[in-house]
Parts: sequence; C-alpha cells; structure tokens
Amino acid sequence: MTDPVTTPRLEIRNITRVFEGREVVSDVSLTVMPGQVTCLLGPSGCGKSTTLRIIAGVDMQDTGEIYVDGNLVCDTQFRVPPERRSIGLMFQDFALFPHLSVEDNVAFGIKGDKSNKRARVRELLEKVDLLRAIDKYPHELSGGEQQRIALARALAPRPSIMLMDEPFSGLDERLKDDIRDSTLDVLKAENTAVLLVTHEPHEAMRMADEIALMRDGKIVQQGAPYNIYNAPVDRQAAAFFSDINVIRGTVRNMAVTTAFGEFLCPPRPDGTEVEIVIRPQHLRIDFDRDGRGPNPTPQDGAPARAIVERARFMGRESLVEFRMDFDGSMLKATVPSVFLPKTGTPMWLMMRRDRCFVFPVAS
Ligand SMILES: Nc1ncnc2c1ncn2[C@@H]1O[C@H](COP(=O)(O)OP(=O)(O)OP(=O)(O)O)[C@@H](O)[C@H]1O
Repeated sequence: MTDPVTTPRLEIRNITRVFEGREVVSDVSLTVMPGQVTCLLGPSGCGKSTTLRIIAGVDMQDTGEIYVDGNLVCDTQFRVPPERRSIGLMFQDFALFPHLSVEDNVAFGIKGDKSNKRARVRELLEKVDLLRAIDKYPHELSGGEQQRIALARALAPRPSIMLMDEPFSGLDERLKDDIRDSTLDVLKAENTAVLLVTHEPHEAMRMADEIALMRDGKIVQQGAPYNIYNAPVDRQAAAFFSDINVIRGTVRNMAVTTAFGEFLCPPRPDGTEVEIVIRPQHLRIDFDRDGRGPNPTPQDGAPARAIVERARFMGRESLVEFRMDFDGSMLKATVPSVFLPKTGTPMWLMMRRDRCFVFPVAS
C-alpha cells in the first residue's frame, strides 16, 4: 500500500523524448506532492510543453516512467489512456464549450447522478466566485471569468493532478496577478498537485512552491523560488530572473582583482577565468565627497568610483548606468525612483560580497 502522505501525486522518472534525432526532453525527473505547485520554468522551446504532453498522455516518451499516486501510468510498454490518468488540463487556448451554459460546462466531466453533479458544480462555482454566472454562456463572460470557469471545469472530476500550460498568458496584464492568486487558493483548497508550465519568472515566483528550471530539454536547477533566486547554479540561471551585471576576471592567489578590490574566489585554482555576477538591485550607491567615497567595510568591500552615464525613471525604481573609472566597463544599478542622478555625476558603488555569485566561465 502506498502512503498518501509521503507518496507523490505525480512522479516522473528519467523522461526522454527525441524528435528528428534531437533530444527535446532529456532525462527529466521530478515529483509533485499533494497541494504543491511546481513550475516548469524555461525559455521558449526548452521542452516544457512536450514534458506536459507526455504526462497528460497525448505524447509518448522514448524512455522513462510516469507514476500517479504511486501507480505506474506509463512506461515504454505500458500505457494508461489519458482519460484514465486522473489528470486535469488547463491550457491557454483550452476554450469552454460555447454552446453550453456555465453549469453544463463545469458539469461536463463529472460522473454520478444529477444532484451530485449539481452540488459539485455549485461548490466549484462558489470557490471561483462565479456562482452568479451559473446560467450564463461563455460569450457573456470576460476573459478572466472564462478562465475561472475553465479552472472549475478542469477541477470538477477531482483530478489528482492539474497540468497547466501558460494558463494566464491570454489575460490582461493587470488582471493576471489577481487571477493567479485566486487560482492558487482554489487549487490549494482542493489539495490538487499542480504542474504549471511558464516562461515568466514572475509567474513562477508568485505561484510555485518549487521551481524546476529547464534549459535545452534538461532540468538545470530545482528548488524553492527563494533558493533558485538567491543561489543560481550558473550565470544563465541568474540572468533568467533579472538583469545582471557581470565582472570578468582571472583568479590569482585565490582572488580576482576588480574595481571593488580583491575578490576572494576559493577554492578555484590560479588561472581560472571567472565571472562575478551581481543583480542591479544589489549594487549599493553613495555620493562623491570631494573625490572620496564611503569607507570600506568587510561586507561591502572597497567602494569604486563611477560616472553616471544614463539614468532612467522606471516607475517604482530608477535604472542607473555607470561607467567605472577602474576600466571603463559599464555596471547597472536600480535605486528607488525618488533618486534620478544627472549624466556625468560622479558616484561610488559598493558590491555586497554576500549578494555576488562567482561562476567559472563556461568553455
Ligand atoms: N511534434 C514535434 N515534432 C518535432 N519537433 C517538435 C515537436 N513538438 C515539439 N518539437 C520541438 O521540440 C522543442 C521543444 O518544444 P516545446 O513545445 O516542448 O517547448 P516549450 O518549452 O514548451 O516552448 P514554448 O514555451 O514556446 O511552447 C522545440 O524545438 C519544438 O520545435
């Protein structure tokens, strides 16, 4: 017997899919627990939708296995058909049936007698806050409302797992965050395991308990959003979530010389080419006081002088681009938008050591 508390709702092991001789999904493994949202996050074409289609059963892997609630639903020989996998689907273009009322749309996949169906439909419409629309037709609803009905329809048969492929991408930008939050509330209340595909880091950070970062068919990093953001595995993983600054250098005596003084890089051997990566919001800036900057501190290291090349107002913050006195290179910093320095202003930058990532240059 499988233990419902410790058994993942969804487990995929070593899934590989080859199209025309190219591995589009490459040895992908992941688990999703009940009530957990995992986001498959990655750039367009990295294999996210193919992975989802394989789990849904509409495409077939070349190697690997899929388990739902601990039971094998698909390997390379055995295959439970899509409709018997207890998997709900919600895709961007997964339209409602236009000729059916909201009630009939939501009731569509529910088995059982009429009164059970009706009770379940009402329960779900209440959860998505659209009970008042029960007798309406899809064309009478806004895009956001249709999306909530589509969610109710997908959840109606009580699937163990919900697969969602860019479900919010068709919606108005201003509506998205509200719908993401309300969708999450409903999914958590139903204790469904969710695998959500997105190419938007913001969406993944907002919705996921766990992010699986995908690139070229492989999962390159997996973990809680906080950890993925604050401890990226490489430069590309860091750059996926925000703009980054990159300072290149060569290790000598376990350190790299930068505009900000010696930057320790143990245990990398001498001669290693490294990239020191810092996000613009983590560079600190200070005023020039007659050619002097703030005092060095162990945490911030030595300050470095730079000249404002460009400053742009971005709403909540300003993006300031600096040319470094040290070597003429450019660094970007974001600062609260109350501050918009003029081009040509000398300033001092500090690079907090605990906010930097050091990666060897990929060969
Ligand atoms: N049936 C197919 N035959 C051949 N190549 C395919 C097929 N389906 C997908 N591909 C290729 O596999 C790669 C991954 O596609 P997939 O749709 O999984 O990526 P994705 O990460 O979901 O991208 P997007 O966000 O743009 O949908 C792409 O290069 C795509 O062209």
